[in-house]
Amino acid sequence: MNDAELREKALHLSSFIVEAPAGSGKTSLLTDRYLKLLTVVDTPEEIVAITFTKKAASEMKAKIIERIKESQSPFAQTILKRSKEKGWDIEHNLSRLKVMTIDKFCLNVVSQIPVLSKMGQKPNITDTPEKIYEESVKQTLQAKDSIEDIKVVFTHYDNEYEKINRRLVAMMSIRDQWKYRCHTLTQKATKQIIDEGNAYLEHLTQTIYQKINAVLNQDQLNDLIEILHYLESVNLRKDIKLENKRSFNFDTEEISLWQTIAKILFTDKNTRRENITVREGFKNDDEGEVYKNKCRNLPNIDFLLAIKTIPEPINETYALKLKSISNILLQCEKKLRQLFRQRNTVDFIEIIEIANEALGKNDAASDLLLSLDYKISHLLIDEFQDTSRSHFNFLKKIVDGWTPEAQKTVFCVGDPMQSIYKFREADVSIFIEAKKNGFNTIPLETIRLKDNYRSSSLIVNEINQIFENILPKEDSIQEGAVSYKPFVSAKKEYDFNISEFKFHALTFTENIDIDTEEAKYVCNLIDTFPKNEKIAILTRSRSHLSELINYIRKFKPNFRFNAVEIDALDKHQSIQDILSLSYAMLDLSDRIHWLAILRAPWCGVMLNDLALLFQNDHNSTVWEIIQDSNKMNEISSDGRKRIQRLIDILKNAFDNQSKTHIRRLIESVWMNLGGELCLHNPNDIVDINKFFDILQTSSSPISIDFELVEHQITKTYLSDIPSAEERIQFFTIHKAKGLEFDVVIIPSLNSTIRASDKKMIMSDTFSENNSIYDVTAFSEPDNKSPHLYNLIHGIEKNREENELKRLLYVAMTRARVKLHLVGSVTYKDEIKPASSTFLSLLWGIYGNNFYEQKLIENTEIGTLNGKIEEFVPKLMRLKLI
Ligand SMILES: Nc1ncnc2c1ncn2[C@@H]1O[C@H](COP(=O)(O)OP(=O)(O)OP(=O)(O)O)[C@@H](O)[C@H]1O
Repeated sequence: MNDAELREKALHLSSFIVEAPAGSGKTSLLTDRYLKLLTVVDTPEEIVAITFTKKAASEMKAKIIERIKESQSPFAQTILKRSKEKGWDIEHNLSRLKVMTIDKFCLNVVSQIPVLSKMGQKPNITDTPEKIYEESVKQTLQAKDSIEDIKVVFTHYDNEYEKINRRLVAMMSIRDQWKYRCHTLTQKATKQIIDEGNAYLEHLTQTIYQKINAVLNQDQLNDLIEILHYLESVNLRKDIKLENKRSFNFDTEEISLWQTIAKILFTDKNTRRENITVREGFKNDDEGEVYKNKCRNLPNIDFLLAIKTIPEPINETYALKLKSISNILLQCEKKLRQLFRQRNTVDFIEIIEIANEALGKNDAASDLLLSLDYKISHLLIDEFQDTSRSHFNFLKKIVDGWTPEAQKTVFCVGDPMQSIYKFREADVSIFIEAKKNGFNTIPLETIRLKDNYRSSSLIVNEINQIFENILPKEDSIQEGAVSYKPFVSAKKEYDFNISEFKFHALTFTENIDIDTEEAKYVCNLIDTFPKNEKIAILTRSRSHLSELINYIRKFKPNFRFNAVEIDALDKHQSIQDILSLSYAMLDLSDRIHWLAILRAPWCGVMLNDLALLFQNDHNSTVWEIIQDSNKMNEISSDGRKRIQRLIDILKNAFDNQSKTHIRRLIESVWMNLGGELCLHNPNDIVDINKFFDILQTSSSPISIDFELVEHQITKTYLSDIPSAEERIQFFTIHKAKGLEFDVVIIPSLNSTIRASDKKMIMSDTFSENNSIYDVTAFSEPDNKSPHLYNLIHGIEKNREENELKRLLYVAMTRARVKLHLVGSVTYKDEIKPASSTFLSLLWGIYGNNFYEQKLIENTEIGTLNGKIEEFVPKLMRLKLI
């Protein structure tokens, strides 16, 4: 079947999983399916569509309504007729369209089953729960309940309180990863932990041994044995004890011998050793040369490096420590739940947790679901590749008891090649698993699409060529690897003259500010595109974009741009001003913040007046001074009017202080002062409201926890709603998911991201004899010998590397007509990319380009008139009426 026929088939009333590449119209397919279902259900609420973001949900709802109102659209007439017959009034009742994020859906379920969920009323969801995490850890460490386990943890981590505290707090944000594992661990017999841990090591070792046997023939194995006998005989290294060994046994006892072989053949940097010397145990004579040559002649056996990471077998001490650490983590988690309940606030992990528990309590979860306000018959899930295990479990419970015969359907849509949310627990193997095993009791028929309607054929071809090289050849659940499936351009209208694909290789001499130079280069590149083309600049992290944005702000003031969720709220001057207002209203003696509010645009007192009022009086409060008529007579009449207006508004607020919640009080003062009129951009009100919400959740009716507010505003990002008018848009790749642009530029290819802090524990799963085992390891204070933790960490890093490839795929597939990649390196003895960067992935294809280019020494800084330090922002103040 071709794609058009498959899309038609996907509208049939049965369950499907659609696997389709970027730009293949998954969103429109989902909308079509939703519309089709509306023609058969009794109530619109029977259909629940899960989207990945709130934005996607609102766009899909708008699309559905638009399509219903289009009289020509295929299902419109039937739906409108049905809506009339059944009294849905669908056109005016958007809330009946159950299109929402998974978090919202969980919250809906939880709030409808309050008794089971133990949450009395609809809880507040917080995006910034860090302070509550900190509190839970602090209370756990101060409590006496688990003193013995606390001692074990402190002894293990050399009593470094700060470090332990920080790691425990960090673990709270990923507790869905470990909670059940830790619970099981504390219940398990010590012997079982030891046995499973060692079975895991055995399993990994055997995998390496199998590879050795597949690559080395008997002669080469014999050569290795001979080399070892030679090294034992000359006795320059002490770690070889062969005892007449004539062949390899490939067992656990042999691990240390293979580790020695790896040390001989590879350097500490894990490259194959070219210069074999006495240090490796070889004499500098003819005989030694023979054995050195035998080493050099061995084929590529890089996989042997993995043996270096196999640690000593797990013992009882290890297992007991693991239990203690698990117990402390569970205690923190328990405390956290108590705090959430006390504050009627939850984070997103808690919501799904409560929902899963509530549904799990009832053997027949479907009975419970029947008691919900609405009965669900059709579940549609977008971006299914980024579903987490806990979300999947929850959704499986929702469809519990469904049978295909009951005309209830599940429809999953996604692209495993775009799975990029591992850090939020997305697990791409769920997609692979669902294709094979279905969705709980519902079998899913796979539909695979391949047409791309977004990008020009030039771009599609380039992407195919690159990713066939970069992405793995085979899927591997264990390695978090997704193989590449090429797509086909269905877009014919862009010919090769309009469309562009270019890799820009920039090689700089040393001592050049490479970030500034690259920013300059990108600005010049932007200037080459026609003014009607919309440009998106995409990078891995916010910090990579900030460099470029700062450069544009300083040197290219004529560029109009949007930067989506790049800066935090604390960077917004209007928010800083409201913060000052809040401090000032709660503390009349807080001189700094009082002066700040007098200078804020909604008050706007000039510096001369401030100097006259305050420079000679350091004892009275600002509030006292501005009410002193003698002092006030000294300043300009403009200043007097402005301050009098402020006094009137504040006095009125202070009179009402006891009757109004503090958030409302400050908000109304800000509004009365004309705060909204002073915003540069009317869209800023969205962020101002975010700030007031933070103020509300961080305050009691009469006081504010300013430490919490200041923390939250550094963690909450400015929305900077993408405005269609701005030609240039900046996004992190994660935020650009699902979007498309005429021109895409991906700069900073060689920029690294900050390595995340070590997790306190990490786990891996492995299967043997049809059983699945979990193995958990705790981080070690030292990094010397091979540890189980390092081993799991290495496997995890490999999965992250696979995800990095997919992230690049997401970025490149956003382009419609033009795609430009920009990478910069410094020439220092040699040219090479930083590890774990986009450039390192592309090096095999484009590495040579960096040598072919002329070295860039320095370029003139463009359009700046004067130095950055001399830049003074314009004073903005409300006009007095
Ligand atoms: N059946 C179709 N025929 C022609 N164009 C289509 C069709 N479906 C979608 N499109 C267009 O193709 C482009 C990509 O569609 P859409 O964003 O839905 O793809 P997607 O599969 O969700 O992509 P991604 O996974 O990359 O976000 C859009 O411009 C859309 O208007």
